[in-house]
Amino acid sequence: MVKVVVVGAGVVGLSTAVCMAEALSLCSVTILAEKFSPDTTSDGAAGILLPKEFPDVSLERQRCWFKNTFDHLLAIAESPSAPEAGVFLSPGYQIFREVPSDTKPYWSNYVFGFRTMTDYEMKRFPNHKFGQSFTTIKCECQRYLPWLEKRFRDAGGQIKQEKVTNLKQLTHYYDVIVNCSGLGSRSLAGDQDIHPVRGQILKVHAPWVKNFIRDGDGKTYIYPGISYTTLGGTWQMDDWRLEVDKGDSESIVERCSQLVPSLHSAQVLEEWVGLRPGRRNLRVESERLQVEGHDVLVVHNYGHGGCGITLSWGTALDALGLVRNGLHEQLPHARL
Ligand SMILES: Cc1cc2nc3c(=O)[nH]c(=O)nc-3n(C[C@H](O)[C@H](O)[C@H](O)COP(=O)(O)OP(=O)(O)OC[C@H]3O[C@@H](n4cnc5c(N)ncnc54)[C@H](O)[C@@H]3O)c2cc1C
Ligand SMILES: O=C([O-])CC(=O)C(=O)O
Repeated sequence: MVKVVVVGAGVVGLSTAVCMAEALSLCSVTILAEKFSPDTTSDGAAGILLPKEFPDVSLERQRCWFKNTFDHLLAIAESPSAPEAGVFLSPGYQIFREVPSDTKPYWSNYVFGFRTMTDYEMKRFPNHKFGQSFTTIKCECQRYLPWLEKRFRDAGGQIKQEKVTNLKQLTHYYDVIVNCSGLGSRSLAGDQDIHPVRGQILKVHAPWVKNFIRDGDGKTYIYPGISYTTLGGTWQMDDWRLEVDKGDSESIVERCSQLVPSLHSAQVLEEWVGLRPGRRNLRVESERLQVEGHDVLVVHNYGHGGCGITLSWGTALDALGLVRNGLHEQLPHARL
């Protein structure tokens, strides 16, 4: 048995661990993480599937990450597991104050019914000049992560709660290390390119809101969900504060109520802050770690910024491919 360890139990770590436990019959897979659901960054994310672009990653690769994630989650949304997994289709609008340079982004072919909004529809948003209407997927991680965890255990996976201080330590117990530690990669992988992007949201009771509305500036959004509506948000680079900022909450209510005035009277259920694992380019890459005269395969999968749910399954499949390739080099005759 080849022993694989996945560090991290956010949406990226759990997706990656499930892919590996289900696909690699010759391997035993263990998840090691300091925090699990409901205490990860992934748990509080709005969970909408809507890509932001990474400037130096080929569009082809990003397209593949998104399409694989969309297809995977669509199959769940259309299955009897949908309510338990918290995955469903979500129709709505993305609106812009100025016409964006790219009016037909690469992902527009994969979401459903993508079209430019009509002048009549835009009358609802007098401060905005341009809009896109489409149906995407919303994946609520407080339901989805426990569901993935169960799927992982059903595939024979092991789970351990532990803070890892050094990836090299793990080579005493495991043959392959998969690093999905998000912002934790700053110290675990010594990667100074990864930095926090603080995000604050409110969860409110507003069951009358049926469509999502997102301002293309990326800072204001309204996402209806199963038991609450998420109002956002903030995008604060290099801000490590995990406390709720009352000024941010007021600004969020104000901005969202400008788009949907009835939100002024919505009851606030929770205020939440998370730190996105920001990186100029998401990293899905393998390397060999030199330890006491031999080298150990390490596959990194982190730096998803504001797209951790959006690209979770696609990047997990990529990481699986890297583990497979690395193991083939080590064990050319094994059927993995
Ligand atoms: C307000 C807000 C709204 C968002 N909305 C969306 C959205 O609508 N759509 C979307 O796609 N994305 C959204 N995101 C982004 C999304 O939350 C992240 O991209 C995603 O959560 C990253 O997942 P992750 O698994 O890499 O990290 P995390 O969820 O942070 O998980 C990291 C894991 O690594 C573990 N770990 C770290 N260091 C160590 C260590 N040393 N030892 C052991 N374990 C360690 C942690 O304990 C944890 O289990 C949002 C984020 C915020 C803040
Ligand atoms: O931008 C959005 O619509 C939601 C999101 O991903 C985030 O806040 O990171």
